[in-house]
Amino acid sequence: MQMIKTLDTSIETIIAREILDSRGKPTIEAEVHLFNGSIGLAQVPSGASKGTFEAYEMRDGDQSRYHGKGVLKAVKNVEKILTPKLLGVDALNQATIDNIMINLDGSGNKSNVGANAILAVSLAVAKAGAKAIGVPLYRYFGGSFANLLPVPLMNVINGGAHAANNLDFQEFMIVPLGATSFREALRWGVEVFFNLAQVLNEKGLLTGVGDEGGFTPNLESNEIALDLLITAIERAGYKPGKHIALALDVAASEFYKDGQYICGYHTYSPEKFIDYLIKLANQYPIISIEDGLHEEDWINWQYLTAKIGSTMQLVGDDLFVTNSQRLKKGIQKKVGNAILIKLNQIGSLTETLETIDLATYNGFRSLISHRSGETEDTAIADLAVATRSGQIKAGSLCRGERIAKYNRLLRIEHELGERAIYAGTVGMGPK
Ligand SMILES: O=C(O)[C@@H](CO)OP(=O)(O)O
Ligand SMILES: [Mg+2]
Repeated sequence: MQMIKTLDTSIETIIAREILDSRGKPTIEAEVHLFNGSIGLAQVPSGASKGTFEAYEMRDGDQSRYHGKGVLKAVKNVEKILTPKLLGVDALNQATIDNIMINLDGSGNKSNVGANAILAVSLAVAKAGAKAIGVPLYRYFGGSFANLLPVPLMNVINGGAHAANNLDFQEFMIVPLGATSFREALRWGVEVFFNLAQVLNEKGLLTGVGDEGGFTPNLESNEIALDLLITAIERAGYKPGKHIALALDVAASEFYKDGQYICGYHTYSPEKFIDYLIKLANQYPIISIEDGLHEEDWINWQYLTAKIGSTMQLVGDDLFVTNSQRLKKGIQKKVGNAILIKLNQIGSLTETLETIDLATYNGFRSLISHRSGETEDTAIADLAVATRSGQIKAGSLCRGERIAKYNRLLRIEHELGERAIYAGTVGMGPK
C-alpha cells in the first residue's frame, strides 16, 4: 500500500499565497504537493514596461491594500477555480494540466483567472514533477542531453521605465560572447561592472542602481552611456566586440507617440529613428537590439529587419509577448529574427515551450528573460539550458534576485562538468 502511494505523482494539494517581489510589490507563489511527497514551489515575476498584448495579470484593485496592487484575487482563483479541477491529476502530464487551466479561464488572454495565478501553478507542477522523478529542472524540461549554458546579456545601465529621470532607452547590456565558459563569462561581467562603478565615480556620476541592478547615472545621451561601457570593458582588460559585445533594449513602445519616437531631446520620424539605430549599431559593437520600434509599428519593423536583420539580432519583446500568434505574424511579415521569452507574458509553461519551438523551427533565436520585478525563483536559468536557447537576460551583477539566476547557472554548469558547453563558443549567442 505504502509503495503505491510513494509512486503516485498525482496532485494532492495546491497552496497559493501572496508574497513580495523585488520591488516590494505583491506577487503570487504556489506550492504543489504530490501524493508521493514531492513539493514544487514557484513564484511569478512582474514587468514594469509591459507589452499591451501580454496575458492578463490579476490584481485586486482594492486601494486599502498595497494601493490596489495586491494579488489576493489571484490566490483565491487558484484555491477556488484551479485547485478543485487539478486534484488527482498526474503532475507529469504538464500539457494536460496547462490545458485544463487555460480552458477553465476560457478568455484567450487569461483575464478571468489571471496569468499570474495560472503560471504559479503551471511552474509549481513542473517543479513537483521534476522532484518526483528525481531530476533537476533543466533535465526535466530538456532531457538528458541538455547541456548548453546561455550567453548572459547583462543590463548594467538601467534607463526607461526601470529608472526615474535618466535615459529613454531602457537597457544597456554587456555580452561576454568571447568567454570559454559561463563561469568565465560571469566573471568578465562582474569585472566590467566594478570598473563601470569606478568610471562613474571618477566622473562624479551616480552609482545607485535601478530595478534590474544596473547603474542609473543621469546621462545626456545614449552615446555617453555606450562610451562608458566601452571604457569599462577596456579598463577591465577586455576588447569591446571581441571579448565583450553590447546589446540594447530600446523598449521603444514607452516613448512612441502619434507615429513619432520622442527620445532624449529629439523627436524622430520612424525612418529617422531607424537611421539613428543603424548609426549606433555601426558606431559601437552592438550585436542585439530589442524592441527597437513600437509594438504595433509592423511596417517599420519590416524596414528595420530588411536593413540590418542579416547582420544583427533584432529581438521582439513587447512586439511578440511570447505569444505564438504574434510570433507567427512576425515570421510571415519578416519582422525581427529573435524573440524574448517571458513565461508570465503568456502565462503557462506549455505555451511558452510551444512558442520557443515555433521560433526555432523558423530560424528565430530565443532569449529567455527575467522581469524587472523578480523573485528568488530561478526556473528561467533551467529553462534557458533546457531549451538550448543559448541566451539569457537576467539583469545586472548586483541585487540578489538577479544573482540567484546566475548562481543557478553556475551550479548547473558545475553539475554538468565537462559536458557543459558555453553557447558563446559554438556561435549560439546573439548573432
Ligand atoms: O522589457 C524587458 O525586457 C523587461 C525585462 O528586462 O522589462 P519588464 O519586465 O519591465 O517588462
Ligand atoms: Mg524588453
